[in-house]
Amino acid sequence: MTQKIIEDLEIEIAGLEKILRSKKLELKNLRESVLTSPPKANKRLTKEDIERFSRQIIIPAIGCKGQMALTAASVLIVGAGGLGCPASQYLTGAGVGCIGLVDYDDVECSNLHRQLLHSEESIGMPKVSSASEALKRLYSKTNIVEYKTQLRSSNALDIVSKYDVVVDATDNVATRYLLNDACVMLGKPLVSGSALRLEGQLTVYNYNGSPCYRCLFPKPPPPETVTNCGDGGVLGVVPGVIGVLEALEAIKIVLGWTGVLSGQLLLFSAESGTFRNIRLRGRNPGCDACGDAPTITSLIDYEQFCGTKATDKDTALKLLAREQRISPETLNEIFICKKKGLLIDVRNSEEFDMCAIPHSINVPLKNIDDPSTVNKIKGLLQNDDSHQENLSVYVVCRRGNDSQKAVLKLQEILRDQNLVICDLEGGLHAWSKKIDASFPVY
Ligand SMILES: Nc1ncnc2c1ncn2[C@@H]1O[C@H](COP(=O)(O)OP(=O)(O)OP(=O)(O)O)[C@@H](O)[C@H]1O
Ligand SMILES: [Zn+2]
Repeated sequence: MTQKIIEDLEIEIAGLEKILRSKKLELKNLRESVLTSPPKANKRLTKEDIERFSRQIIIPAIGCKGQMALTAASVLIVGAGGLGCPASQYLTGAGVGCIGLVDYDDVECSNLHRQLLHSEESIGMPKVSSASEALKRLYSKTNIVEYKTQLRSSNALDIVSKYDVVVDATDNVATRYLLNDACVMLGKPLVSGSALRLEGQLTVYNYNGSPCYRCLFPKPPPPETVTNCGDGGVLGVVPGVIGVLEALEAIKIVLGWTGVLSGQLLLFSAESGTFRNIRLRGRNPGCDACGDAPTITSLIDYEQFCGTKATDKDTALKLLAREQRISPETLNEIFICKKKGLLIDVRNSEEFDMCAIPHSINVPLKNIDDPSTVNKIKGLLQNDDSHQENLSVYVVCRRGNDSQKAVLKLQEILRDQNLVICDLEGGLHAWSKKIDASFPVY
């Protein structure tokens, strides 16, 4: 009898647990759909809204109608870095109802000079979480949707389709084409900015009949001609300026203002403190994406199309054979301990001035085949007695990619010299990891 009651109870509990699981799933799905759906437009501004946004509501071009449009608007920001931080900060400040943030990356120390939503405490955190926390501190009612993912062909249409305006705050060409094509297919305006060193650019694609990115650049640039902030550097203020202006263009689109920067390119020079506006070519009727007979009707493989990755994560080149590469340990033993060989650092001079292996010499990759450089290397090899027995040239760079390119060039230039020319595998990053922990990794 008791056994029967136990069995019945077990069956009943199993049934209840099943219901509980399905209710939990239902709740989770509902929560996610609330999170990823932009809020419905408010019919009226609340007392709190009026007090908070009064300084912009009283501008005739905005008014209550404009503020309600901002509250009802949703803007997707792809990239929570140098451009995405200021853009999202000002859009949140302006009261944009829903902001989607897409970024696959975590906060690094070298981001902090320009990505000011992140702070020392957020190092190692996903950028989207760190940015979202900062934005919610600014405006707790704001709806921030975090996508800790890489925007790629498989998810772009789904994510982009949920938003009214898209802001490109990324740093690579493959994502630019991806965003362009997704926005063209979905009829979304694309605010696009870029910043490098002391210069920035800004325009709006695919808005009211204006050209799209492909109309202007049907073919991607050769990968070797593209420089990112990690390699070329950037003054923090420059993406700050451009990111804020991206927010401005998104706001103007939401408010339906004329004067949106479409069909024009804004060029900002931090050095001369100037802004220039140049008119762009009109929409190209033959454009593969937005033309009269588009050939791109679904998203393609953009990394393949551009010949580059859609992330700036290190890709390790393999240009040299195993025996043409040495480890940090071997370099340390031969060059530092035995003081043999010549160590050439092929980074640019600013990087070399920041940090370098003692007694290495600096020959930037771009100058490696200058006649003066060749003579300098030959001179050093001849003058230094310690090199006579063991004529070895070691090449180092930041991550071990440029050093391989340099070895190939040096082998060609110095082929009459009977030298062994190798590079340090993994570059100065590996040196810091294996030999000298005090060596800065940047
Ligand atoms: N396809 C993509 N999907 C999601 N996020 C992307 C994509 N492409 C680029 N990003 C993000 O865009 C941001 C661009 O920021 P930024 O140009 O300031 O460079 P960074 O990668 O943060 O820094 P650095 O180049 O100095 O290492 C980065 O956070 C990067 O992770
Ligand atoms: Zn086009």
